[in-house]
Amino acid sequence: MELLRFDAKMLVSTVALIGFVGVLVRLYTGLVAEPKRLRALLAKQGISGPPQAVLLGNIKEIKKTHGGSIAKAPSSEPPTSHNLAATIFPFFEKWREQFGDVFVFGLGTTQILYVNKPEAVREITTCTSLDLGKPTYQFKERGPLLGQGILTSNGASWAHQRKVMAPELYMEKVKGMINLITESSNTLVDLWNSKIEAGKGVADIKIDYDMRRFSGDVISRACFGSSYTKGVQIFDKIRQLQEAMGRKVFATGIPGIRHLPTKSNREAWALEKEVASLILQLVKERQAAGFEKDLLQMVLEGAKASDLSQNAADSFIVDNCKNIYLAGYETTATSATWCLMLLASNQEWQERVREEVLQVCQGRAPDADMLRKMKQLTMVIHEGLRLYPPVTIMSREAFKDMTFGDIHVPKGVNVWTSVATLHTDPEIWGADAYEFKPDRFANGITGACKLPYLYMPFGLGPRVCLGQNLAMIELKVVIALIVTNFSFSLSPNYSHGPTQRLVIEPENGVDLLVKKL
Ligand code: HEM
Repeated sequence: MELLRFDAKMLVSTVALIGFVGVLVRLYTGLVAEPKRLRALLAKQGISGPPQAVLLGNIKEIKKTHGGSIAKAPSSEPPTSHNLAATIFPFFEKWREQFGDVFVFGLGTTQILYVNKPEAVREITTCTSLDLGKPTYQFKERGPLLGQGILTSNGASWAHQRKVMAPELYMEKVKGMINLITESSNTLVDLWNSKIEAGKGVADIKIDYDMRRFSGDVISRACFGSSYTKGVQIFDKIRQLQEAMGRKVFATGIPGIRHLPTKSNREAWALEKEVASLILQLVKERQAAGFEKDLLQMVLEGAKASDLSQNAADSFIVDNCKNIYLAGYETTATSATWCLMLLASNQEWQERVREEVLQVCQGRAPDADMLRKMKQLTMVIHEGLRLYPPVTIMSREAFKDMTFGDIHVPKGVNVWTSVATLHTDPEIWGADAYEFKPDRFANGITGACKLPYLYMPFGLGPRVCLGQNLAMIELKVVIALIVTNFSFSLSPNYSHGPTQRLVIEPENGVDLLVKKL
């Protein structure tokens, strides 16, 4: 008993000491080390004077002091102006006005160089050097969720993973997935039909959850083939892990806190273990059953082909399953949700898309050729991804000193580009940049704006989205089936409030009034 009391006391004092040291480290970092490093970074750009923005902590703290992600009061009025950057990153917009297209700021102990200068953005995003890669600081904190899969890894390890997975997501492969995507879309149509029946002809539906279920369903089928039901179960757990990570103590900035056995940390670690064991169990069953041709199989072959220990091979498989899910699930679900919100607020475009789909499909299930002919629908999706790109910041870290035009990026510095800003810059898109006008894409992306390479909902260069073919087909099929089965408008319950979570989501969801056609 004595011993126990002693241990408890020790524990409390150790935690207090760690906290105290953490606060000292933060003060030192904020007041001395960080401003010094930022000044040096500024000097590298040929700019003198004090750092333009010295900020402590993380993006959440910046938002607290500089504003951001403010959901407007509930309104059934369709939003007519879509200035996403000003809504989610007002501080960037403010600094841009103050300092121009290149400025620096500190995020905890990481220096960020914000670059929205078109030529430099092109050079950075298309840079093929392995010395420029995904930022490492983000992944340390999100380790249990992301691991070292394709999204987070760099160098030779990333190149190997990309080579393994890319062929499974080529257009030819994706065309073979249209039937399964149609089946998942039909499940959603059936669900909405039953809601409309229950609502005596009209249903007020918050569509976000249904879109997620659709997207999760497709990605499970595409990745896990016949093991699809197990895939759904695994993805459910990853979602729980993602939510637990949201509750985890990231924001303290106190070194080492993420390793302490706090309640939320323990919850995340337990889920991480559970996800890994579910995936590895599925792999064992798969190996016993024999060869299949799906993304999971490619990952397994990739793990076998590389010179990895058993533990490293297991992590390769587990991390990539998690990465595929994270890359393909919410991105596609929120894109579909935003496109439907835009069509609900623009009845004329809803009608145009409906007419086109009816004319192209003539009552048949869509195939690759029909989807290719749906020009109006493609324009709406491009415009939806322009106004609400799920990934709003493109970020890279320099692993050695690098130069892009007149921009110097010292080793260890991160470069951020605001996609949301580039997608709605009136100088690039014209005075109507904030308006929903799919017609601007009538002649494709090259005809839509002055600098087409700045349209990058799927990224650009060597790390461009591997799943963009799959995502476009998914969006086309699900929207085509929805517009030809239902008419819909924004519900009075809808309140417009884009917010930055893992991707750009509607803060309060999207509520539609849906009727059967
Ligand atoms: C509308 C839906 C989607 C959007 C907007 C989107 C967007 C993006 C973006 C912007 C990147 C690049 C990030 C960067 O350069 O830092 C990316 C990477 C990636 N995406 Fe997607 N994505 C979508 C759907 C999917 C789907 C369905 C999959 C499929 C499984 C997928 C798999 C990947 C993978 C594996 C990468 C990492 C590529 C690499 O680092 O080499 N994505 N995505």
